[in-house]
Amino acid sequence: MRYLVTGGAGYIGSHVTLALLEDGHDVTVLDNLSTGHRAAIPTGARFRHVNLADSAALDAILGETHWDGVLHLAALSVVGDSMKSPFHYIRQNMLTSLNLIEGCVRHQIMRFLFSSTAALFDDNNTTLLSETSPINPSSPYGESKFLIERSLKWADRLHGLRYGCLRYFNAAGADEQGRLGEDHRPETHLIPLAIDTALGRRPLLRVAGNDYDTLDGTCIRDYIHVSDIAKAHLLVLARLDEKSVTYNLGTGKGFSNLDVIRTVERVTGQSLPWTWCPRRKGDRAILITDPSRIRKELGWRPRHTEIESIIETALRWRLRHPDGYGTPHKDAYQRI
Ligand SMILES: NC(=O)c1ccc[n+]([C@@H]2O[C@H](COP(=O)([O-])OP(=O)(O)OC[C@H]3O[C@@H](n4cnc5c(N)ncnc54)[C@H](O)[C@@H]3O)[C@@H](O)[C@H]2O)c1
Ligand SMILES: O=c1ccn([C@@H]2O[C@H](COP(=O)(O)OP(=O)(O)O[C@H]3O[C@H](CO)[C@H](O)[C@H](O)[C@H]3O)[C@@H](O)[C@H]2O)c(=O)[nH]1
Repeated sequence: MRYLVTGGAGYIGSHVTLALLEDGHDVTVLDNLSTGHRAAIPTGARFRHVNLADSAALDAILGETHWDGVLHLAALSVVGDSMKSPFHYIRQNMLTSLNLIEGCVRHQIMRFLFSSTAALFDDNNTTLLSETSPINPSSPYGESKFLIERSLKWADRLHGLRYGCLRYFNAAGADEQGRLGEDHRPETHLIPLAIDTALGRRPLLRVAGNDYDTLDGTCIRDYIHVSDIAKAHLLVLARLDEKSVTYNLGTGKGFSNLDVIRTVERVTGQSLPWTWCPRRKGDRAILITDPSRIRKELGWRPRHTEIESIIETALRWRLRHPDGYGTPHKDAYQRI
């Protein structure tokens, strides 16, 4: 099959691109390299440097040949940033996604896989989150993803576009063979920051909030290995001919921020200097999925079910690529 992957130069998109190539597909990456890296695009994929906000340029690509489907990962995706620039986030994520959805309908590209998020669920949930749990985003980022999910529903109902919404929980880890990894600049995610701190590349990790209603007072997240996320894309693509689907993607296990710190210390064999800082706006206290729908319907099972093995893959990549995909970036410091 011939697929377009938006955001294929990014962290998750590059792993998805690799999984598609390994499954024998023809892949073209669309990316503006705003947060992604040219070097992250796996060998064998084609690359088009394009901003999805440029509807004319995007339309020309969508119309230039037959595409079997689109996997849409490009987005602004930092929860905390979206609390600072809410309208920019909503506008940008909606505009780019609507350009793409409309273009797909216009050019009859009827398979559409969308990277959604756990960040759209309601905060008052005490149970594991299922696909039918109440939605009430706590950040403009989560809101933008929910609005895109709704737009896809209309594209299906009115135009027959088949979509898959994959609500990733917290993506983590790196390709097991060390070909790809996580390199956000600046990095905002807990696991890579904790690893770099343990390796002595950062002076201190700041843990945001100690007064959440959790056992140790810190936020709890469900970390899912990035290659397990990528594999799920292949299964969902095969399902889209039957109907549109929405799945949560996580392991079903939650780890607090302090659990993550302790695990990074164990895996690296180094103690990790850390301190408290205030809560980060827009953070949910607990995000853990009930992964049973995708298990039952598609037989998807994560290979990495333990946080140790997820962190080990991230550490291996970091040790092999201390500067990620290039030279150190001047803004490569902790932001919160
Ligand atoms: N990382 C996570 O834990 C997580 C969790 C849930 C959902 N998601 C979603 O998964 C997707 C990928 O996340 P990621 O962590 O790999 O982010 P990332 O920043 O590493 O990748 C995003 C990619 O999209 C590209 N991009 C951004 N805006 C673009 C535009 N206007 N035109 C063309 N390309 C553009 C960037 O250059 C980058 O390569 C996002 O949609 C994000 O919301 C991520
Ligand atoms: O230096 C840091 C960085 C993070 N954290 C904390 O670590 C937890 C996880 O934060 P991340 O930034 O690693 O991940 P998020 O849960 O904020 O967000 C990620 O997962 C979400 C889904 O759960 C979204 O989709 C989003 O795009 C993706 O970045 C949060 O409590 C955060 O406050 C710290 O304490 N200190």
